[in-house]
Amino acid sequence: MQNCARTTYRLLSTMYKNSGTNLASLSAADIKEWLNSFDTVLTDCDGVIWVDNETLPHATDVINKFIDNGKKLFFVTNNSTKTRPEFVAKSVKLGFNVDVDNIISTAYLAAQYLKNIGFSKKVYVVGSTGITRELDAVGIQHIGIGPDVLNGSLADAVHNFTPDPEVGAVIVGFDEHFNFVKMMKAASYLDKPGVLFIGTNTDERFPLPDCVIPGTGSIVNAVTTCAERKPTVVGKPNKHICDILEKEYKVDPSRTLMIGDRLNTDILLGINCGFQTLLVETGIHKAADFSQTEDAELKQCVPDVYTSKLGDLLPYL
Ligand SMILES: C[C@H](OP(=O)(O)O)C(=O)O
Ligand SMILES: [Mg+2]
Repeated sequence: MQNCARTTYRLLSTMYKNSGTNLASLSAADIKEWLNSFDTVLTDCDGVIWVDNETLPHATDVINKFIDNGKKLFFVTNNSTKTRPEFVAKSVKLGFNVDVDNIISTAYLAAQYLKNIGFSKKVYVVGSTGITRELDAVGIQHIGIGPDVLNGSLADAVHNFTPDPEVGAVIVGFDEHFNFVKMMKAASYLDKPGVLFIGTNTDERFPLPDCVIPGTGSIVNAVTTCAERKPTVVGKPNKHICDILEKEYKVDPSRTLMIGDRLNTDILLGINCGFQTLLVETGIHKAADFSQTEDAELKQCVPDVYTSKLGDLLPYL
């Protein structure tokens, strides 16, 4: 029986690989069999299970059903503004039955990255308390959090800036106080070759419908330009997350589903890691963004399956 199931799985995974199949075109039996071929489900957050503080239709039912059905479930978010416990508090308040081991967030990944290499100096942080609290949790000192406004002229700011010699790394994440002074300080620290440069993620914008909220990628790329150095990006689509999942959580990539709303982070992470992928159209991208695009990058990010929202899976769980 076991061999038969594995053969079926191999057929299913071959059938759908990078096929861009519409879930609605599959039979109920095929969908159930496809979903049963996964032991682990990774889901993005913004644009898949929620937008800002509003859950998307039936997202809590689907996620809690996955958990009840015994799937290993992870929220894999590029958002660096919260610690894992803060993500748990938000998730539980919204009705998701998760705890801290279900959360993989970029502030946590950045702090773990430095902890795992035995980093013992200070970090200059362009970012929020999500990052600084995760650094506190692993005993790494930091400076730079909060507003850093230009009082007087830029020449004054340059003249008054005395770099802290203890700084051995710069982490750049989402920072609502980002400005020219912070960009100058980050680039100045990074001008020393030994100083590490870590970016949390490179999302171009947040999936909010009413206006363009620049994403962390806008900030990371601004520092990258003036620092004339490329960062180590710990978030999606970089494979760093897969290493953590395989090493710490023994996840089998061949039996893992990655669900996302953004082709060039979520779906590309799935492709980079050998996961099956499902695009939901409640955030940044839609089917037309991979099927009718001229963008060479997006053409490489074809999901195995796509559907309008995560809640479409509920009848099959
Ligand atoms: C949009 C992104 O969050 P995610 O979609 O990865 O949860 C981010 O907060 O930069
Ligand atoms: Mg998203």
